[in-house]
Amino acid sequence: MMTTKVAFIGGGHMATAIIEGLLAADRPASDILVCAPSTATRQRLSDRYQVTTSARNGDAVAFAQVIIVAVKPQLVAQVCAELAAVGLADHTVISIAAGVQHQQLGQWLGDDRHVVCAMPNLPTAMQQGMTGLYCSAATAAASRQLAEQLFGAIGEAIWLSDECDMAAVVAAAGSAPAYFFRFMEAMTKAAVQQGLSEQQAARCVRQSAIGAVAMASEPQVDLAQLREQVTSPNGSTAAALDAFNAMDMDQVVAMAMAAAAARTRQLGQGADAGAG
Ligand SMILES: NC(=O)C1=CN([C@@H]2O[C@H](COP(=O)(O)OP(=O)(O)OC[C@H]3O[C@@H](n4cnc5c(N)ncnc54)[C@H](OP(=O)(O)O)[C@@H]3O)[C@@H](O)[C@H]2O)C=CC1
Ligand SMILES: O=C(O)[C@@H]1CCC=N1
Repeated sequence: MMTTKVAFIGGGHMATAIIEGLLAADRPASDILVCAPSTATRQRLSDRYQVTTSARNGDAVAFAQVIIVAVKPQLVAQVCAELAAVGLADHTVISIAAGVQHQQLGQWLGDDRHVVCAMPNLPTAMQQGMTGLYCSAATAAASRQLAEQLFGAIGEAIWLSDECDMAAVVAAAGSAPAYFFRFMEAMTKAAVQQGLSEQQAARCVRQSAIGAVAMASEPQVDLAQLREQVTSPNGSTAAALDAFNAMDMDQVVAMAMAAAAARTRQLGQGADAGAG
């Protein structure tokens, strides 16, 4: 595990998840600074994790070698300008903002040689994250290595050779935990409608999800084969799957993921225009 200090610009959901993951990976809290405007956020993070906090984004430059930009996409330009004004040396700047492109970051920071785009997801909090990484041919090897080590310590990380694929990573990883949570919410609601108590329904759904994910986590897993093991011909599971298929589930999921990717591209354009 690297020993480089890390500063976060923004202390919201995703910054908090990465911080939890890093602490679980034995990174000392004294290596972490969080810059956020609201007193409440800074207080919450320093109370809960004993990290250092600041109201001034520029403090990240003196504190850390790696700066993670974790604000909403439309704020990234402004934050980069603040960092550039303080004077970056060879700091590695990693943006996790959906849709914000490497070249835009280079323009706003005045240099793209130490810039990496990352798209992590919330389970980084439990060291079970999935992160897509992208940088340009000009990016320094040390910055690539720092990004890979950082996100590799809190889950899996893959490099993309084409930045256009980042929108697909948002759809398949960044946003993905929410789809599973939404599916579990719908199942819990349906189980209650069928007569289980809230608690019984929640337990059935949660433990079934945990069990299914454990089986799906085996190497070289064949998802269709696992599904078939549950599905007796003409049985209850077949009846449920027929109901999904009648709604053209593949099409529903494809449409949802296409919407996520399209929105990601839009967010990038909004960031470019400095629009909210
Ligand atoms: N949530 C997720 O699962 C994922 C999010 N992302 C990306 O991460 C980024 C942040 O998302 P998320 O954490 O969900 O958003 P949140 O709204 O939870 O957090 C945003 C944070 O930005 C801070 N902030 C606002 N203005 C400034 C500023 N001028 N300078 C410094 N900090 C500021 C806020 O501070 P305060 O609390 O003080 O108001 C807040 O802590 C987005 O770009 C998103 O695309 C990427 C992958 C997954
Ligand atoms: O919803 C969003 O825009 C962010 C990006 C990926 C997950 N959350």
